Amino acid sequence: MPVNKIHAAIQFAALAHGQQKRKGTEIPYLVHPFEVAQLLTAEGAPEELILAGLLHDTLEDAHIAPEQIEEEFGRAVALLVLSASEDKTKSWEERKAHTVEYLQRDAPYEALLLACADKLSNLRSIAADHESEGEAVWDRFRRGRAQQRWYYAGLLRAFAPLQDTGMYQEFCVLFEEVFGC
Ligand SMILES: Nc1nc2c(ncn2[C@@H]2O[C@H](COP(=O)(O)OP(=O)(O)O)[C@@H](OP(=O)(O)OP(=O)(O)O)[C@H]2O)c(=O)[nH]1
Repeated sequence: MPVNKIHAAIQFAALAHGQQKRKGTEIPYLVHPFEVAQLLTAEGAPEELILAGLLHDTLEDAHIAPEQIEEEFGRAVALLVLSASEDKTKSWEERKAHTVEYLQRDAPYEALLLACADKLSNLRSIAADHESEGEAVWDRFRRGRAQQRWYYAGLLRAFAPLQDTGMYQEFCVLFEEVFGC
């Protein structure tokens, strides 16, 4: 795998996310796409998927145009990043329902792997913050525990084709830890 492409994607994501922080924390945003790329690397993912992992939030959260990604990293990477991007003009319920439906019905296997790495990274931080802060963890999000449980349960169902992966197994454990009754 050519290291220079990975370096280019790291640089692109670092510039795009700039000074952004993870919700309600002082953690640099870049930590999240790095973790997603690391999870995908551990699953033996191909280069285009690792590049997409590094770049996956640059359209949605950093106002980069898909054409820019296509020009620098190719069409396959741009399509994967688009698959991981929500339409922020829609309501939270519409966006999350659309994401779950897309993953359940239409997502190609690579897009499913990318989404699983992305949501697992988010669920890891929720689990860690839930452990230290308890129910106050939900205050940083647009919706509380009940709606987040509905969303993550939908994701869990959609990720069923990945049941042999380490990512899916960790997702199940953390779902139970955070949302189990
Ligand atoms: N768990 C967690 N999430 C954070 C953190 N910082 C930013 N996020 C983002 O917050 C989103 C969940 O927050 P909400 O308030 O429920 O929803 P919204 O930002 O999409 O409107 C996640 O989106 P998502 O749709 O679930 O995934 P994504 O594809 O946008 O990454 C994730 O991108 C953090 O420290 N922990």
